[in-house]
Amino acid sequence: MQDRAAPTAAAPAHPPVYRLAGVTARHQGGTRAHALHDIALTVHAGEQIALIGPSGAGKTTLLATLACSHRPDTGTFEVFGTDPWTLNERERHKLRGRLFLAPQTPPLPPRQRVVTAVLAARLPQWSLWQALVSLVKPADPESAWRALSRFNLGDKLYARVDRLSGGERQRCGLARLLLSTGQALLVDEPLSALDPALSQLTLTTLQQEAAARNAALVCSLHQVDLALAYFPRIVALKDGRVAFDLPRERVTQAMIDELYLNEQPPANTPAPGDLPAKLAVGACL
Ligand SMILES: Nc1ncnc2c1ncn2[C@@H]1O[C@H](COP(=O)(O)OP(=O)(O)OP(=O)(O)O)[C@@H](O)[C@H]1O
Repeated sequence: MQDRAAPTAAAPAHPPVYRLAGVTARHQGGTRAHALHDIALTVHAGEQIALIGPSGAGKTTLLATLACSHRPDTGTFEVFGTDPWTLNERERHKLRGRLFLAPQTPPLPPRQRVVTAVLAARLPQWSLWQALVSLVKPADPESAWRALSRFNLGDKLYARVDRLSGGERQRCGLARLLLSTGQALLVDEPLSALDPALSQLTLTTLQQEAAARNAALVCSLHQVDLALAYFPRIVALKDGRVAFDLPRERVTQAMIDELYLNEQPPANTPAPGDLPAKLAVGACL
């Protein structure tokens, strides 16, 4: 049975940023029937939520669903009080302008300068002409520099994206978030390529930005200790279901142990030389 966060005392005047009830979702060609099962989740403006759970639990699928880039199969799904999948493409595009998804590996064009890649976050606000001109002469390099500096990356403003390290590229993707107008900030494993000091800087910057614009922040993390240290609300997924949704004070070590149970490598992990015969070259032809 799912354990839910206690409802807040006063009913909010505005519709929640997200309201999900009984949401299921699957991937075409996926090995599981559903990547998400019976998800119930309500997220209000200004809430900051860490999404935790073992690999394959459904965190990325849930974030893609919240970003309206993955369509649920069934259930109730509302963003700012509207079901995005009842809107036409143009209206849905407009709604997506109020959301920002920072994927784990940001899709940055490798030959582009960092300044151009970061300013691309402004594309939804620009005319086609402004966008084309900015490709040649960046429209607002100061804003890009300020955003990069908040992730300790100001000196890379004119570097080429393909000359960045993995962690620098990841922070470059997050700098885009600062230039977006998102009211829901969806961030997928932002720390996977960062050292401990940069991890803390990154979480602090994301949280300050979300608080400054009273945006909802939903951030998936594999670092459970940081999730508990930084986020007031913890949503745990396992096998595509909400295992618990609680204020961090109510999350116990036993719950965390249960969440990650069976995630140890199996005792009979094959040795590197023990390839089964059917893996021999040519077996798939
Ligand atoms: N594009 C895809 N096609 C088919 N199946 C997919 C696809 N993406 C994810 N899945 C499956 O959906 C399930 C949930 O995957 P998802 O990436 O959402 O998990 P996750 O919790 O983000 O994992 P991780 O922590 O490893 O990033 C998994 O069983 C995965 O194999």
